[in-house]
Amino acid sequence: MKIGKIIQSLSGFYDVISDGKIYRTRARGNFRKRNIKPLVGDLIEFKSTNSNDGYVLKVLKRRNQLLRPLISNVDQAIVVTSVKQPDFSFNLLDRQLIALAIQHIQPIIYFTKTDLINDDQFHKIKLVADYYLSIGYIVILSRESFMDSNLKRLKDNFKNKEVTVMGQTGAGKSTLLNHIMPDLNLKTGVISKSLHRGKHTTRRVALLNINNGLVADTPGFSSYEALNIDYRHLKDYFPEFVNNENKCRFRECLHVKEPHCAIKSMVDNGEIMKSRYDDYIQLFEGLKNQKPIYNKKK
Ligand SMILES: Nc1nc2c(ncn2[C@@H]2O[C@H](COP(=O)(O)OP(=O)(O)OP(=O)(O)O)[C@@H](O)[C@H]2O)c(=O)[nH]1
Ligand SMILES: [Zn+2]
Repeated sequence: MKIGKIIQSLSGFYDVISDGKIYRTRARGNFRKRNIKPLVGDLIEFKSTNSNDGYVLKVLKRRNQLLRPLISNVDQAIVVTSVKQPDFSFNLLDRQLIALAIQHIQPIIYFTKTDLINDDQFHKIKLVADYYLSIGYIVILSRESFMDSNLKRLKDNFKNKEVTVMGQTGAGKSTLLNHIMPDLNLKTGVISKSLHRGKHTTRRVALLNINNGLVADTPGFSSYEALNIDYRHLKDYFPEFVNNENKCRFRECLHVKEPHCAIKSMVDNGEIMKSRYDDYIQLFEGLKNQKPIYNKKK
């Protein structure tokens, strides 16, 4: 019996790395019946049948799991955020940050396509970046998307970690990884100018060995709906709310309709970015009205 990590899943096969060697494994019948689908990122127990093949015996307990991208046991996520083509979206960024916080995954916000905007537009994005920085996120923004020092900063950080890139279709995830490690030669897409839509060039999640870390290139998305928490806890995933909620009159203030809410005052006086609060309210209402998701009995 060996222990390894799934780095890729391909039509029923799971490629597993164990002691620097790659095995192609599959899940056997009695394993599948247990209704656990192995994911990229999973640590598994497997039995090797010969030097290259084997079958999955058990998926070890996951530290965390994302739905988008579908991956487990992630230490850090690079949230690839384009400022144009596709346009920057506060809402999409906030949704990803919350999904990561729920799973205890550290985000790095990496802005791309800054070469496609003018100085005025860059200045506006800079203010946005500075805000996220001020509330505690790691943010990488430069006038030139793939500055060597930024690439080095990411690369140095990969060591002994499992890192995933994530972000909108066409945001530049594969392009970023190609810049970090040109040998990868990952396929990148051409954005259709009329639709401003990417072509989904990356179709599946795969972990790549970069600088002694495992880094996942992942398929992009155009919307992000992967929250499944109690609406009363949503506020805990906004660091600037958490840092100021002791100033609210009510200890259990949800910062929605309560009087003397410090968060609402801070939005009014510009200390908290309005888009953050708007996203909070939108997500809050969505979660509150969502029917609880029960696991269907078979
Ligand atoms: N001008 C410019 N183009 C970029 C930049 N980053 C990526 N691109 C282009 O944007 C297109 C999409 O890039 P990809 O790297 O394929 O995007 P992706 O996020 O991997 O896309 P999916 O795999 O579909 O999710 C390609 O044509 C890239 O060359 C950038 O910083 N500036
Ligand atoms: Zn409040």
